Amino acid sequence: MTMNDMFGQLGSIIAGVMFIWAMFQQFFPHQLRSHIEKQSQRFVNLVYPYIQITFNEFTGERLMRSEAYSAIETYLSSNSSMQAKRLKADIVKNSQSLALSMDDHEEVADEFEGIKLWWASGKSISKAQSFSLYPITDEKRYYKLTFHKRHRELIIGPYLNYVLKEGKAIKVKNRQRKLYTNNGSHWSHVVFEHPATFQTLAMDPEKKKEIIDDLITFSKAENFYARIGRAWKRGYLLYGPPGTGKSTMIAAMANLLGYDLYDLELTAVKDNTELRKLLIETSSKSIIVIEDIDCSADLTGQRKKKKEKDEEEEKDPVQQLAKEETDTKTSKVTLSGLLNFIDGLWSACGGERLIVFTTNYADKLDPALIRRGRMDKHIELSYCSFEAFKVLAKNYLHLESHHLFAKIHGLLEEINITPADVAESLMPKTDPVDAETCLDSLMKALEIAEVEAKLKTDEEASKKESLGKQVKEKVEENTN
Ligand SMILES: Nc1ncnc2c1ncn2[C@@H]1O[C@H](COP(=O)(O)OP(=O)(O)OP(=O)(O)O)[C@@H](O)[C@H]1O
Ligand SMILES: [Mg+2]
Repeated sequence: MTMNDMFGQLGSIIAGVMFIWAMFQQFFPHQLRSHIEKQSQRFVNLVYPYIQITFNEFTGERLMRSEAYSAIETYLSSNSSMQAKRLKADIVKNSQSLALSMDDHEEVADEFEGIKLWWASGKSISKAQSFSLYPITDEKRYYKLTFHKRHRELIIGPYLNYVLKEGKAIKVKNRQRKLYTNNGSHWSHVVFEHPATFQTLAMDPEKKKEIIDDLITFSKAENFYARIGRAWKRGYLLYGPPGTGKSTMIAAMANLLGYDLYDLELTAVKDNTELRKLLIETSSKSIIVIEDIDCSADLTGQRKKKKEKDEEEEKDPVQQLAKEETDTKTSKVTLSGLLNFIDGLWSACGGERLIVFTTNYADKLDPALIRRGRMDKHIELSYCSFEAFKVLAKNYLHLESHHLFAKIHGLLEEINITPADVAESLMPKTDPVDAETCLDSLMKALEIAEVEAKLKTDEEASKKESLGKQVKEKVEENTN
């Protein structure tokens, strides 16, 4: 037999075996495969007592990134940066810090109530060429959680809940906060980077602490609000003269809680419908601000009109209703529209929200607007006290005490000056800072404020006098 013959025979034998194998697969593929799979699974279960759960990055539709996946990713990022050897780095949006997450095919261990479990990251590359919207990346990333089957209940319930919640909380803490403003019926946003904090806010320390405690308590009270059956929201009314720190305090609130800010310009809102639309679009963990509520809309006027209407003789109720409807359509945002939003709509949207109104004149506002339940907390920001001054002196000049403080203390008790004016005087004008010059300039400002106040009261007195004279003359004219 020659070499060629031998290869020829071998070839035909191989072809024969392959033919038989193909036939075999053709006719018994199903039974055989499932049988082998079943047996091997049984074997694996016997020697491998662990459970694995896979969390895919994209579930169902490829368009939607799984919320669970991204929460796990965030949760693991703090853990993995300590453990994993290969990490992926990404710049967090505010470009101030790097976010590290574990690279593909890495594993980190975690512990929960003394139980050890493992998270592994992986990716599978699908070979099938489908006509998806995202044909470029056909990698499917996933996280795989492995734990002992003994702990099935604890892990599937409490642990996974904890991971998802923690992940979301970290994400909120790290996110770039935004300042939204409305033009017409749309919100547009910019990055919110106001440096104000409660620490730099000049006001009475006790009052400050009370406000901080109130805010923190609110932000942690999800379960409480759910239990008492109230929407998770709180209203603040900040009132006081211009330049006393109302806007500054709102920025400090946002910084303290890490909330987004929605600065609602009521005069740009066409009507109640538009107002409703805007408010529904606000996200949770946000502060909705309406500045200068007394000037923003003719709310008091609306109320008066309504009262007058009530006094009119009683009409057919249907007609009246129709009339009211056209009234609200032609008018801008009404008081009742605003009240409805505060009371009703919020209950429908989940998540915590603060609403803050500011005004220079609290007594001008309609009592319905500022009653408790709508505006839960009324905070007065007033002229600069000595305590407030000390905060500013410390911030601006690094001064804890100075021989001029006693004199300034006395002056501040007698003269009304806003923190804004004090801050302006304390602004360093030379380099290096000369505290004495700044304090001198503050005392000058106080003197000026005193003279101005005196002029104002004199002016008012003379105005009153002349008005009295005019009335007297009129009365005399009429009696003659
Ligand atoms: N209590 C304060 N603590 C620290 N800085 C303050 C305080 N009040 C005012 N300022 C300073 O004065 C400036 C003006 O303050 P702010 O805009 O907060 O006043 P406002 O009460 O909102 O006034 P308006 O009623 O006119 O809106 C701020 O830039 C801030 O630096
Ligand atoms: Mg302001």
